[in-house]
Amino acid sequence: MLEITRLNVRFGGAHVLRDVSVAVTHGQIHGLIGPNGSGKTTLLNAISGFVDCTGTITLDGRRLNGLAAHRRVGKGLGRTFQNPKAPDDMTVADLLRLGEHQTRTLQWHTVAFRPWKAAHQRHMFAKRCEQALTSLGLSPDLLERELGTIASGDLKMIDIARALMVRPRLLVLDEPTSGMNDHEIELLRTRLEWLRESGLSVLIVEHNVRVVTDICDRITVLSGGGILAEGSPREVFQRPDVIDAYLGEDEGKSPESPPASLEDTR
Ligand SMILES: Nc1ncnc2c1ncn2[C@@H]1O[C@H](COP(=O)(O)OP(=O)(O)OP(=O)(O)O)[C@@H](O)[C@H]1O
Repeated sequence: MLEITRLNVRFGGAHVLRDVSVAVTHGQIHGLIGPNGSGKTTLLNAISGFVDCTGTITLDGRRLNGLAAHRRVGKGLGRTFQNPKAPDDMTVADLLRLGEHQTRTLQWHTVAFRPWKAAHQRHMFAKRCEQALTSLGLSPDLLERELGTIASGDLKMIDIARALMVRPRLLVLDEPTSGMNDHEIELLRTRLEWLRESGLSVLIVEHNVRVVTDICDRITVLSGGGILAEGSPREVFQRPDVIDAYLGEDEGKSPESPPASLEDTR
């Protein structure tokens, strides 16, 4: 479904991604892991259209290269951010409307001259908001709450709901579990599995190795801007060079509990 071929990204003299090729299969959860600074977020930014790159990126056979970020959303790409930021006084409904705005907009002339149609569209929007929230185990009661009053774990889930509002074919998640407690991580895990069952494909950057090994069908490991390994979680975490790449990280920035999780995969 997503095919990335020989992708390169340079920031001035820094060659941050080198000949990276990744294929995400339809209906699978594909993990993207690697030490800090290995280029994971840069790869997501290249896919989403936020940084320039060379190489090719196709989604369902359609080339994304050269398209602006919002046009890629229209092609079926939903994306969340590592640290989502929005004004504290914005409501959850406003945020979800922002997501949907990329693919559907209520036109002024509809409001002015066809108010019954505008009312129907508002009703459908409210239903889609409820669906997006409940599909992630969140209450529709959150819709009128201001973002500043919501806990960080729920905010990450609401950002995923925003991405779901465009009805993506591929959902791209950047470290969704950071800021979540164990209960929220477990909820996210089951909800992502449920979304996969319903046909959604997911590309997930994640530091929590237990989450990655539990939910991912395939994993790509980045190191120093290049691909170090690719395969099933079991295959990848049995490789000594992958274990070295993780255990060689700076203290305090290493992925959560890698040694225990690595043992689980053997
Ligand atoms: N806009 C930029 N200009 C210059 N260098 C950048 C830019 N963005 C990222 N980099 C560099 O590119 C490299 C990869 O960064 P990136 O954020 O993609 O890594 P990452 O694997 O996502 O790291 P982390 O796990 O810490 O989020 C790093 O060395 C970073 O300093």
